[in-house]
Amino acid sequence: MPPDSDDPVGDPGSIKDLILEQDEAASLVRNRRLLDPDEIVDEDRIVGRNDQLTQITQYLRVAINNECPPNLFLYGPSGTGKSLIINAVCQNVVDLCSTRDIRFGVIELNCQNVGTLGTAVYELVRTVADDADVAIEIPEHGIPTKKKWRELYRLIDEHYDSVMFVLDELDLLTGRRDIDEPAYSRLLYQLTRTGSIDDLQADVAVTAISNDTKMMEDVGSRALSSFTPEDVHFSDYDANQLREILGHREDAFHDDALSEDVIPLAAAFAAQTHGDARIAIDLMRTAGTIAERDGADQVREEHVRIAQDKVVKNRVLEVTRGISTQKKLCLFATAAVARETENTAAKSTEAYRVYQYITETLDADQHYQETYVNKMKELTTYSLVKSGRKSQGPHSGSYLEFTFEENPQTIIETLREDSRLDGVADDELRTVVRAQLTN
Ligand SMILES: Nc1ncnc2c1ncn2[C@@H]1O[C@H](COP(=O)(O)OP(=O)(O)OP(=O)(O)O)[C@@H](O)[C@H]1O
Repeated sequence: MPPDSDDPVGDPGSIKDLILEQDEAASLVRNRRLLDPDEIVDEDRIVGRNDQLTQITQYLRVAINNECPPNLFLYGPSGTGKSLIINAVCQNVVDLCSTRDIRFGVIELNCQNVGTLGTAVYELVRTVADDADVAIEIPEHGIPTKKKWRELYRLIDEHYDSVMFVLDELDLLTGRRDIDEPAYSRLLYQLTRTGSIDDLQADVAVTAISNDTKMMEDVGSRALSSFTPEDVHFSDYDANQLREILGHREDAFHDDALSEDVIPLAAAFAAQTHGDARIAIDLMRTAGTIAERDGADQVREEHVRIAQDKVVKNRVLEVTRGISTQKKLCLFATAAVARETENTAAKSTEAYRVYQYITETLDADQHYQETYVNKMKELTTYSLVKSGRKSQGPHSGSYLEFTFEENPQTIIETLREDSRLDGVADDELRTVVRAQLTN
């Protein structure tokens, strides 16, 4: 931009110059797609999951000899490579099968926002029809689910010898509340009993994927007897594995654009909290954006630290935006106690007393301790805080404790963006908490 121009818009070249100048300055990142945590990367960038890769290829390999693979249950926390690994293996099996004239299909469904069983079956119909590039012969709405199943079987039989259904986030397909058995259990039952259905000739296998290790406990006995999967466990990544994953995306940046401490630090931050590859990649991406915005010639440790703070704040904001005021107050009180302890843990009795102080100060509704505990337990689903019972010693029973997985100070700062909490002064809050802890 011309430095002496008062009105950049008045000069036709100036905004273009500004854009080009900024583009030149922002030249640390070479391939932004590699820093998108949802990008499906090539298999030479998949590292640190050899055991799971070997196990899954062993199970699926039989498909290339036109045999039906077993059902699988892939479970473990978010961002540990479940979807990535199964997709990579399935893609290779499909490719090998097609060179042998075996019609092996992989039908994927993410169950997150699907809702009911009827919708899930229709989505499967839609995916099969897309994959086979044919038209669907039934309407989406206004017909019984039975007819959707029939259409699914028709399409499968016409286009495949065998099919693997990959049902991601399956535990989220809970279905209608008035039906006791969850929709995912009914879906599993129906898909895995297809071997005994007369009007379906193709072989069918199912891979269920879930973050919830207890999901199988809620699968009904009918589905359990027909599903019986091979389990594959995905644990959190440690810092070394995350370092390896990030190292295989280093070329997202130009040569020499990353200082050498960036990857180890981003890996260490992500390993400390969740062991989630998505978080580690996002951290590296955000650090790059911050460095570019600062006009730095390299991404450095300080950019990762700022990024870490920002990533955590965004996550907390995302969670806290959608929760009720009462839940915010419970979380605020508990975080205020945890920030004064060495292990970022708060005893529920102490945190409840601080909750009482906060609600009194703000003249807000005050619930009983049991309700406070229930609200905190509900909040444990967001991976900000965990609950657990601790023993007081051999003769003193146990107590409930909430441990924070993110820095409690960051949670407090983020919650304070809600102006309703302005009435609680921070120094007074700290004094009240310390008095509780001394008691
Ligand atoms: N072993 C790995 N090597 C390279 N990248 C990985 C690896 N594991 C995960 N990632 C990256 O992290 C992203 C998230 O992984 P993925 O979707 O497989 O996690 P997930 O376990 O299925 O999590 P969720 O339960 O949240 O769906 C992937 O898109 C990929 O970019």
